[in-house]
Amino acid sequence: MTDLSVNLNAVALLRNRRDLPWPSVTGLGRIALEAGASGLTVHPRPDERHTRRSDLPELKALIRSEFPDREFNIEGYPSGDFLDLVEEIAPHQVTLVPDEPGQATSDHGWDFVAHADRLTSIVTRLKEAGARVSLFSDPEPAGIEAAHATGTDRIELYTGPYGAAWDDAGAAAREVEKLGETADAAFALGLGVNAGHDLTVANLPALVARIPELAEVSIGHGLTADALTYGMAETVRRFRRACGQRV
Ligand SMILES: CC(=O)[C@@H](O)[C@H](O)COP(=O)(O)O
Ligand SMILES: NCC(=O)COP(=O)(O)O
Repeated sequence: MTDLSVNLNAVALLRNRRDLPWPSVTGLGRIALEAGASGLTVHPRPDERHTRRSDLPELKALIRSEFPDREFNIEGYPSGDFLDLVEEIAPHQVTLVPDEPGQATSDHGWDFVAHADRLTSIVTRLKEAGARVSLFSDPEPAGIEAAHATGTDRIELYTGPYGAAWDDAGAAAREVEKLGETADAAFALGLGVNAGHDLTVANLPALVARIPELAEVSIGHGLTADALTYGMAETVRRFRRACGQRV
């Protein structure tokens, strides 16, 4: 079964339009967990335009006190500040993403060969601190052996090109096959596989059908957009069904 982790970045972006505490990032996280999300994801960026550093202890406390069987996943570029932050918060999973500080959103995975030494030492540090580590990965099977060599537990497949191809059935089928072949290469080496970026209720079923052992999807933009129409709780249930969960 594929778990659904709800990314709260888009909720935080809406909140940050005003100097007001709503929509509440923690409050909507609670609704998502009550509706059966397996966890919460945040991607704090250096400019704090989405989730802020100050959101993280609250979200950690929410999960620890009210939903101890769910997971907190923190994503981001492994700067010194980011690594200090995740060591302080101690989430269940840390997903390392090769974003430049000013980047609008994530748009590629790691070059595992070029960053082999640095990633290996960071993965070691985070695993020693008790986190599961996942590395953001392009849908490219050739890179997976180098990803595995870093000692990472999982990869997260970058599904942006698949999301972008969705309106063209042939292109979407090609993209899902590339994702599937990359996942197969990861499974063959014993890695777990997550996925995320531009996933929707429409495009999830074909992804999960091609990769039935997909451990987790983290979804923010499309899920938050749907929550404006259906409400957060009903939206989480819709996405869980699209993941193949019985709801
Ligand atoms: C790694 C990844 O794909 C997500 O964390 C994504 O970066 C979230 O996007 P936003 O921060 O733009 O909502
Ligand atoms: N890791 C991907 C993620 O958390 C959410 O990406 P998106 O659904 O906001 O594109």
